[in-house]
Amino acid sequence: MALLTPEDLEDLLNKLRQSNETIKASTGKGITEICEDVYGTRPASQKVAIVPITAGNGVIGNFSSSLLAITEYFGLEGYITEHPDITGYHQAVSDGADILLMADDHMFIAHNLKSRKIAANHICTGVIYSEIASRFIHAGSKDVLVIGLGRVGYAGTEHLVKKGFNVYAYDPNTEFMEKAIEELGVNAYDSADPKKFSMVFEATPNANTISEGMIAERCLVSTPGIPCALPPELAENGDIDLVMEPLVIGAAAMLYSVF
Ligand SMILES: NC(=O)C1=CN([C@@H]2O[C@H](COP(=O)(O)OP(=O)(O)OC[C@H]3O[C@@H](n4cnc5c(N)ncnc54)[C@H](O)[C@@H]3O)[C@@H](O)[C@H]2O)C=CC1
Ligand SMILES: NCCC[C@@H](N)C(=O)NCCCC[C@H](N)C(=O)O
Repeated sequence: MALLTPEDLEDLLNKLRQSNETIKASTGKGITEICEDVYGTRPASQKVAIVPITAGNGVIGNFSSSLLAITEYFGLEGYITEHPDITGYHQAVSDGADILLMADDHMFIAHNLKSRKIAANHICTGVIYSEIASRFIHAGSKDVLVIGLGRVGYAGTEHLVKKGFNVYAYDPNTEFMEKAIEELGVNAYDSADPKKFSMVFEATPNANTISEGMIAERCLVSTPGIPCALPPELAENGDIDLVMEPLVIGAAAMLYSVF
């Protein structure tokens, strides 16, 4: 799995504010309202402890401080434990923290110690970014193009299918394609088909995975994927709304899912 870099997390809250303006213009609601709609919850001054984890590739310089900024942005009381790993976990529980945020190289979780709810970042990211794509106010149909059926993409596809959208999906991994067709009933995206999409959810670790032939003139591309799925020549096109940022929207969905 592609890991975040400190560079990915630079200027985080400005990237979020830009994305949120696009989300409001494209869907009619901001990220907090959409999280409330999806999870039926609201913040209630929960105390959030962020526990740095040294396993694997170790601590990412500004990952914990980014999570602290996110918790505070959404009106919560957050802090980073003095020590990482088990010592930090022990401190957080002893301090009476309501929610723990911690990540190793494979899983990033939010765990509400009071309600016992737990959330995984890849699931919540898939759900919230596909939800955003599906709310495009200028969409002319319920057709959604999904690019990438990995951990994030499959979770988002499952969410879209449950909500009754017509999903057309593409992933070069034939096993993932067969699984999505058999288990979720998605349509295989056919590049030879002239159909163009006004709602696109992309979740791949590759750049420029979206080509002009896939998208309608006026469309919303909602992608947590790093790097950017849109080629620069398309991204400059004023009629394409792009929602893309490296951490905040997915982390917000995790918090709302465990309130
Ligand atoms: N912004 C955020 O908050 C988050 C971002 N991410 C990012 O989302 C991306 C996806 O993450 P995961 O689902 O965990 O990765 P993954 O490795 O589980 O899945 C990626 C999928 O994309 C497919 N793929 C690669 N190139 C493709 C192409 N050209 N067209 C269609 N499919 C293609 C692969 O076959 C694979 O199935 C990564 O870049 C990851 O860093 C992940 C979690 C949160
Ligand atoms: N965008 C959210 C998905 C993040 C994920 N792709 C990742 O980089 N995970 C590694 C996080 C490692 C954190 C580190 N253990 C720390 O605690 O600083």
